Amino acid sequence: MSVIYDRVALIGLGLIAGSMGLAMRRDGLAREIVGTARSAETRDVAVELGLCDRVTETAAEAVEGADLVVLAVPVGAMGRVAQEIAPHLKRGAVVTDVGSVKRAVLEGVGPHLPEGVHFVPTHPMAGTEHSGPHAGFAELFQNRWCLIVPPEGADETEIARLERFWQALGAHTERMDVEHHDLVCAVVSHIPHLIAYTMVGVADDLRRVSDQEVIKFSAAGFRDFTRIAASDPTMWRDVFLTNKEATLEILGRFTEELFALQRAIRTGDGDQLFDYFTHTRAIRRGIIEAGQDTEAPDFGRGTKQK
Ligand SMILES: NC(=O)C1=CN([C@@H]2O[C@H](COP(=O)(O)OP(=O)(O)OC[C@H]3O[C@@H](n4cnc5c(N)ncnc54)[C@H](O)[C@@H]3O)[C@@H](O)[C@H]2O)C=CC1
Ligand SMILES: O=C(O)C(=O)Cc1ccc(O)cc1
Repeated sequence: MSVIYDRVALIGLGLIAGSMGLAMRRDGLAREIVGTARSAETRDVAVELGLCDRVTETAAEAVEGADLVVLAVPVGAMGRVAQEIAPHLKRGAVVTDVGSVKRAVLEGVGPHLPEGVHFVPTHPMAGTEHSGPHAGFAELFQNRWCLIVPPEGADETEIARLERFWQALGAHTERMDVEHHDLVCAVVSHIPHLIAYTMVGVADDLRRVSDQEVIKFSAAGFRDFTRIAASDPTMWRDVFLTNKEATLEILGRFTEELFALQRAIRTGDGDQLFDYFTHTRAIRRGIIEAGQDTEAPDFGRGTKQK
């Protein structure tokens, strides 16, 4: 494949940026990849693992002369990083982010960026419960969706170039408006994470997780919950703080359905339970028949970051 951006700056060198760096290097999508992270240890590991060509101590230095700047830090930190890099951005540069929430990023980052810089937020729907520089792998985005959320009036040529870039990383792209993005992600990602966190918490309250009983006898469902509930606390705290409206809306609907099922169990309404489960099974089968079932490639990698 050929070069899409001459110089790419990766701000934050964790799972997502690390995976992007490895895939870019594998396919020659950039002439130079510059990375930065707050800790010297992360920067050293990034160079050792070949996530980027060189590292800088500050984000301001990393973006000097960059054609594409990728903000890959927790959503709550995006605004501060944007403020730091703004005076150092090259005219005509594209700034993107990979945050899990988009309204908060548009509002937190957009106002800091100078005239002549293009801002096109994106969100790869791919990840694992691991974080930090060791967690990245080049295949992460293969056959996964990447949502493109351009602000009104964004430059069409630059949106298309960024789409081509994500496609070169292996992803399918789809454009979405910001409110729709935050609502869809609340349904398919944010609330499922909250449910997993809660379920593991409940099991732990029963004092069975800690003595390994639940893990030992658990079937795949609970194991999946424990995997998801091992996700990075900083990242997920920021997701819920910044996607408050959509997550509360979906949580409200979720609890209503849950109460209906609770009532069906209490009253012994087998028909209601059977019909509900038949309906949800059809949804799953529909997803598989449409070829939209994309299992994450490998959850066994990487290390947790403090
Ligand atoms: N982990 C996942 O499954 C996915 C994460 N995302 C989004 O991608 C972004 C990055 O996530 P990951 O790569 O998973 O995280 P990570 O924890 O693996 O890496 C984050 C990086 O940001 C740095 N960082 C943390 N706080 C910072 C701050 N206040 N200022 C500057 N740097 C800071 C960390 O040191 C690290 O280098 C997040 O916004 C997240 O919502 C998007 C899709 C999937
Ligand atoms: O690990 C999982 O199951 C995920 O759901 C990964 C994920 C986490 C956060 C995102 O914003 C997108 C994808």
